Amino acid sequence: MKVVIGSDHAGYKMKENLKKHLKEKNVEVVDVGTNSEESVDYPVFGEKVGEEVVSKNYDFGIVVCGTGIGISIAANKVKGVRAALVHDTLTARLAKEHNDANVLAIGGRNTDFKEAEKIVDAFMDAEFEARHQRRIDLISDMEENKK
Ligand SMILES: O=C(CO)[C@H](O)[C@H](O)[C@H](O)COP(=O)(O)O
Repeated sequence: MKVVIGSDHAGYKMKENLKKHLKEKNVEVVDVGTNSEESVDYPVFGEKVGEEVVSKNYDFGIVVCGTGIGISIAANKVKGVRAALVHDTLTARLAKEHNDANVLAIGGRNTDFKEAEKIVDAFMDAEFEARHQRRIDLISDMEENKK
């Protein structure tokens, strides 16, 4: 499995912890930054992760900012991205099973490291349920029909 991960300064520590967790599980991780807690702008990293995910070179992406809100909004502006902001393992599992989310968004300031690890594990262990494909297609149609 291959994952691309990015964060702003508020998500930096969480990103570093999740990288460690994923590597321990033998998941290949590519980090698009940021590389410190120096203040940066989350849209830059949400877009980077989104672009990498739609390039199809990754199984999914992870984005982290303070709350996960801003960076998930930014990632969702990239055509083909379905970013899900997740605070618990149930939602993580359903984000894959029902929404076929391809980017997982986590809040670095409101989620503890252990819970975030469980969230990522639940997402990776889940599988998309084909009965939801019609709804995913409707979302894709919205993107295609944008003026
Ligand atoms: O944009 C956000 C909220 O969705 C992120 O949490 C940012 O990380 C946050 O706004 C950064 O805040 P800071 O006060 O500039 O560190």
